[in-house]
Amino acid sequence: MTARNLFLLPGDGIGPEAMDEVRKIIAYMNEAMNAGFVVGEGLVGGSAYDAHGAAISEDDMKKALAADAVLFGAVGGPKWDSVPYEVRPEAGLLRLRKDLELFANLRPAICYPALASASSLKPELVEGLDILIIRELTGGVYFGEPKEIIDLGNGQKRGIDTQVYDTYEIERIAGVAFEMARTRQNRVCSMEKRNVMKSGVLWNQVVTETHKAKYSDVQLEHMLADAGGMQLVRQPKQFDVIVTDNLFGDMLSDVAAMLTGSLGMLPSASLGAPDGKTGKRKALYEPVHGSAPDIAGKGVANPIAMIASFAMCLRYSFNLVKEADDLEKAIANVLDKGIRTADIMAEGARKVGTVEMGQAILAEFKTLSA
Ligand SMILES: NC(=O)C1=CN([C@@H]2O[C@H](COP(=O)(O)OP(=O)(O)OC[C@H]3O[C@@H](n4cnc5c(N)ncnc54)[C@H](O)[C@@H]3O)[C@@H](O)[C@H]2O)C=CC1
Ligand SMILES: CC(C)CC(=O)C(=O)O
Ligand SMILES: [Mg+2]
Repeated sequence: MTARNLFLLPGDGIGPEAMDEVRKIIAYMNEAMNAGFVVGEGLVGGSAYDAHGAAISEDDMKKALAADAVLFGAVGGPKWDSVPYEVRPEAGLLRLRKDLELFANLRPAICYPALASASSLKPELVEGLDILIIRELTGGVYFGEPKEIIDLGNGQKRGIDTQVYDTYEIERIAGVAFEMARTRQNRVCSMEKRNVMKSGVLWNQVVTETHKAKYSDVQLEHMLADAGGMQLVRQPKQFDVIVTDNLFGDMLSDVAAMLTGSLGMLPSASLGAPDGKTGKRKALYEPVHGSAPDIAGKGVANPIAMIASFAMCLRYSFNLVKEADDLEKAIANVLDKGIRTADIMAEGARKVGTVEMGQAILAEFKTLSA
């Protein structure tokens, strides 16, 4: 069997704690299922800055580019608040996304039945929630130039970020959204702010044209992104697939995370375009949450977003669909049994730490896959 090359970048804060629980699942799959994962590991974020003075080394970038899939924990934290902007921890993640051309970020927000009461919304609003946010990841204001602070010479400074989108960037992310919708409820809601942004006008036009040209079987709706945020907390189940830009997608997916009970629940997959010859796509899998400095090192972080990101990796990078389904089912079963980390704790449930939650999911996964 050909090797499956995984490159692990645990990062900072709770990243390494959550990644340790995935490592155990990988080890089990290699031993018991002969999965053939070959695991490399590198540094990213603040830990890479401390070691090399850069948010990711050239050597680790090469390894990430060569891997079948990258598993990423989280980066950042107050320790690195005053490092130069170019080498801040988050720059490592942005470089990975850009250099691997991971333009499509899939952020599913699923409310597990057992967690309906852990959401900040009423249980009936989130029970059965299953939405997929598709965030454009390599364009927009996170990457547009100019991006600088200039001195105006009169005691004032000007901070500039530039929102830029070209037709091809909108076309390809819209294509991903329509394709994904066809495997679900066949509905896409595109969000932008065409009422105030030129890039929003173009986004709206290109999504509409792409729909007309190739995907007219899919139901398409347009919504202004601010109203979209409001609708996400008013009536989240109205959505199936949401497609939006880099900044709005970042914000709306954090909002969607809370519908599911906690930011510690939301996984994501960042995918590139399929290679013309092999059909393989570059991919990075990471939780939606950050390094959570407030709880790092305490052993209380919820590892589910990281483990569910690995489930997405099994599905999208290795086509191990049964294994991905089993791992997701294992998470659901553990939650059904009332096992909870602090962020999703409920009355009558059993409170556990990161390691126990990881162990419980692995035990369930072993039973399901036996
Ligand atoms: N992909 C990444 O690596 C990201 C990194 N960041 C960085 O992380 C650092 C902290 O940012 P914050 O705004 O505090 O966002 P955060 O996502 O790290 O934390 C927000 C809140 O959610 C909680 N939380 C997050 N993940 C959790 C988990 N798995 N289990 C239990 N609770 C969890 C935290 O304890 C905190 O109260 C910053 O340096 C930021 O730039 C932020 C978002 C994404
Ligand atoms: C570069 C990241 C820290 C931005 C972010 O919050 C995210 O991608 O979710
Ligand atoms: Mg974010």
